[in-house]
Amino acid sequence: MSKPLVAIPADFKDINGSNWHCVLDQYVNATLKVAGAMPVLIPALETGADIDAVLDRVDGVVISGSPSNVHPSLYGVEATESHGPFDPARDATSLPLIRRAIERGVPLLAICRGIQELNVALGGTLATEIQDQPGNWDHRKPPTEDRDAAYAIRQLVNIRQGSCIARYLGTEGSIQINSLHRQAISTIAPRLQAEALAEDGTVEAVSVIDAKGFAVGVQWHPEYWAESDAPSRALFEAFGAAAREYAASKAVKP
Ligand SMILES: N[C@@H](CCC(=O)NCCCC(=O)O)C(=O)O
Repeated sequence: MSKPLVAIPADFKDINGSNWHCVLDQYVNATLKVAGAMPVLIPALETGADIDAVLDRVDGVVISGSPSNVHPSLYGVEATESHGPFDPARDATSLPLIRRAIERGVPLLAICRGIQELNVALGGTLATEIQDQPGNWDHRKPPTEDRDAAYAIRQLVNIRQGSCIARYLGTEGSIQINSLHRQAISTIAPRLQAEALAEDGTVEAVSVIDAKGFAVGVQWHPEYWAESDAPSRALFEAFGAAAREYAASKAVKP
């Protein structure tokens, strides 16, 4: 049986004066080797994206992390220096993709920038430079050029008992995660429920209320250690199983 197809929307980046559509390899690798799905990179289009043409053909969606931030005008806030850098083409593709995937019941795993896009797509807001807020931990990417050190597992989060995330991770209570973000959920969207919190109250995981299937977001990076870290592996394996189940259900539809 062929692998399920999983859409991963790209970032739009200027690299040495040329425009690229990019996805970090760690998302491709985790999707292929742990979820057991075939990644399909989706270009970041400010206009012209045919979302249903994508969702007609894929069996899941992974919304990846990125150093760029959701433009604050998308959640009613005026942009300042602290909200950047921006990627409007990515926003214009991923937010409609998220909303439509949820409507159609296509399995959705949103990671880091992805959980922030999920929240904004469904009507929530974000806080920026959260480390500057009194009592908050510093969730930012550690200042190192070593990628393994930057993505080191170093923060405790508490998983809500009976949550979707607890089921997918195969654990309740607390787990250790990595952390590489300056923004986080401020007002949670009406259709989302918080499923994991950091010790400082930062929302670290959500699920879509009354979702037709697998529809969760995490603020940490399970993709990076998906082959070696048990909760990371479990999450990607659960997503892969959901994608295969979705693919099989499409095969039997008249
Ligand atoms: N930009 C947002 C989301 C952070 C995020 O997705 N981090 C991934 C870092 C990718 C990398 O540099 O390897 C925020 O800062 O909150």
